[in-house]
Amino acid sequence: MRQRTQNEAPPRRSTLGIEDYLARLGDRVRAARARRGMSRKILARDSGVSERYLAQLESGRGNPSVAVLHQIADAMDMSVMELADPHGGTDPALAEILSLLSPLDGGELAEAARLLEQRFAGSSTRGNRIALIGLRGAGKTTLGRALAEKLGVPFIELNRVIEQDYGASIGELLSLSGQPAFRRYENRCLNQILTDYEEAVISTGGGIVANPETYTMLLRRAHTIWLQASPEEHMQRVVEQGDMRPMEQNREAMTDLRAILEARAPLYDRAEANVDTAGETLETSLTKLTETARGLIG
Ligand SMILES: Nc1ncnc2c1ncn2[C@@H]1O[C@H](COP(=O)(O)OP(=O)(O)O)[C@@H](O)[C@H]1O
Ligand SMILES: O=C(O)C1=C[C@@H](OP(=O)(O)O)[C@@H](O)[C@H](O)C1
Ligand SMILES: [Mg+2]
Repeated sequence: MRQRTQNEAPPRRSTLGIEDYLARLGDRVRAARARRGMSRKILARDSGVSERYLAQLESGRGNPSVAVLHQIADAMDMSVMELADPHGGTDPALAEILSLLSPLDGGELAEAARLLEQRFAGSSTRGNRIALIGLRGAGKTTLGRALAEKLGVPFIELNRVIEQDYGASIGELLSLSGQPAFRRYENRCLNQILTDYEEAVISTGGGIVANPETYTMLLRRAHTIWLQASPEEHMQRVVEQGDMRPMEQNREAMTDLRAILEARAPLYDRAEANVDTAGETLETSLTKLTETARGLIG
């Protein structure tokens, strides 16, 4: 985080030079891509912008036209404004809030979100719903199913509900209709599950945190638990399952996995509780998870 002296007011408007602006634009594109678990290749395919140009842009050496920026934003289901100007927005109060928040780091932003939620989101209705979040291989499916059995409640796998609703696999949904469509299905199906089940264990997809609207709905209407593991364990477990598409069609293995985990960690960290499964057997993790879940639903 950039250091600010105590009396220095946060900048109201961007006074960045063009080089700094383009460097930050590149950072925002890379971070938005990582949050979604999209490789550069996939973003190139979905946006129609070449991989080479994306690499240039992400390293601060591109000066994209508005049309190119629009293509990139669209492929990630974002507005151009969100991508191009983090202080954007027509309401001055909103711009002020965004400028206050923009120098904060991930942990501080999560704290700010919690404070705003407490003040403005009204009472939450989490019922006896436990939702598991975390990267692929965290154990959301395996531990989730076992936890549901222990608690005697239904086990719901969000991605299976989406597949039923769409009528084809998640892979087909992504390749035929694209990531924005997947995120819309995810939002709708999750809303339905949260409405239909008063008690359940819900296993979500690793990328649920990529869509703020969906993720906020989950945080408010279910008790969320972040299942953690080390990057190496995430990778090893996914590979051992025979799934050779770690992180949503992203084949660039460990480097990408670390970047995705780093980009998502502050978001996963907004969960009500976390259970670290690193270096543990499935049985130990299940015991820890069951205790944590019982503590949350009281
Ligand atoms: N301590 C542990 N916690 C969770 N999973 C573990 C653990 N040790 C080994 N595993 C294995 O890791 C895999 C986790 O995969 P899965 O449940 O499909 O994760 P996710 O649904 O989060 O992608 C399973 O094969 C599970 O048996
Ligand atoms: O990490 C991700 O971006 C994703 C993980 C998958 O879920 P699992 O974590 O259940 O495999 C699935 O939602 C989709 O392919 C996106
Ligand atoms: Mg799973």
